[in-house]
Amino acid sequence: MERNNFNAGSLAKAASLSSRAYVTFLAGTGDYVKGVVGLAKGLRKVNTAYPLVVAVLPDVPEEHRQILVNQGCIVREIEPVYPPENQTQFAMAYYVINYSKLRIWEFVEYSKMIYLDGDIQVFDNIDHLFDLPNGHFYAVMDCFCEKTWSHTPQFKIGYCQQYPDKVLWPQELGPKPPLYFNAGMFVFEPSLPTYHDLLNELKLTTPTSFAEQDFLNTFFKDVYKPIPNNYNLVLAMLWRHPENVKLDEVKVVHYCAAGAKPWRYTGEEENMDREDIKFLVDKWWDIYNDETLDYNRGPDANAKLTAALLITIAGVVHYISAPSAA
Ligand SMILES: O=c1ccn([C@@H]2O[C@H](COP(=O)(O)OP(=O)(O)O)[C@@H](O)[C@H]2O)c(=O)[nH]1
Ligand SMILES: OC[C@H]1O[C@H](O[C@@H]2[C@@H](O)[C@H](O)[C@@H](O)[C@H](O)[C@@H]2O)[C@H](O)[C@@H](O)[C@H]1O
Ligand SMILES: [Mn+2]
Repeated sequence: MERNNFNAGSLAKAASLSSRAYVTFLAGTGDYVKGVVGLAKGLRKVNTAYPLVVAVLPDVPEEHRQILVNQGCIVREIEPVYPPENQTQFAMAYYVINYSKLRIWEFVEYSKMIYLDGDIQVFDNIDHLFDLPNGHFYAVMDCFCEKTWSHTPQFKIGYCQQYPDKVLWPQELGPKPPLYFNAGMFVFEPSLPTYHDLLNELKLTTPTSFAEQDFLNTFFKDVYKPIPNNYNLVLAMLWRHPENVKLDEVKVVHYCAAGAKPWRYTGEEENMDREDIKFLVDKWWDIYNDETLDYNRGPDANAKLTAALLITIAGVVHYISAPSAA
């Protein structure tokens, strides 16, 4: 008799599979929900083994939450997180809501998660990142060359970690800044102690231009490990450091440059008329508009639906044609 091969090992494997998930963040009543739908469909297209959790602020309307549930997402409401009162001018005024991302450290039913901004698309399977060794914070290094960085010493002297030999960090400015990551994508382990440390530390931290991204860089600076740019292509890299980009090897695209959000794209902003930008925006729309990628509409779902219908019809035919009991 064939041995039942459902043993402890496969149970552990199933458990470990189930305790991993992608997670994104949605706030407001606006059009970022389109970004999250695109992300859900993109992850499905690359056949990820893991679900997408969407941490939603209370202001996300029920209709948007339903759209996400219908796309197979796990919708989790979170409370906002606000930084200490301050006069900081954030690079973008709305960045103040991005501190609410910190709530995802509370999702401890998952042992490992990959956070992805709603303006990100995944074009190749990146499930293998879940197997990176625990105890570190993995993310892609950001670029300091956009004018959003014009307030910083790096920008003023033309220093960028993406090309550190171009302009060397001058001694008189003190130690070179530690490696700095873009917080649109990262691999992390939810943990209640870390979650409480984050919130307590935030209360003592003066907010700065890149809001929670700056805060996370400071908090995780001792455990941060850079991963290749292919896992989070910050679009500005295309014109700031083209030597560091091989478009056909890029797995994850982050539509974070001004005017690059595909669902709002007009092509009018600076750099938005580039052929590579148009190509990447079109690739995003191809996935967003692909109905075979809808959660209930995939080919196997259609087959299941047809099979169920045929069985029902057969059952009814059998019932009405069977001789009635005397
Ligand atoms: O009105 C908003 C603004 C931001 N976000 C979320 O916060 C993330 C970070 O904001 P954004 O990507 O616009 O920042 P950027 O990467 O462009 O600096 C977004 O991707 C969304 O997931 C949102 O849901 N609604
Ligand atoms: O709230 C701060 C945000 O800061 C980051 O975006 C910035 C940053 O990458 C700059 O380096 C770029 O110049 C800029 O275009 C881009 O928008 C994250 O992508 C986002 O998730 C979020 O953390
Ligand atoms: Mn983003």
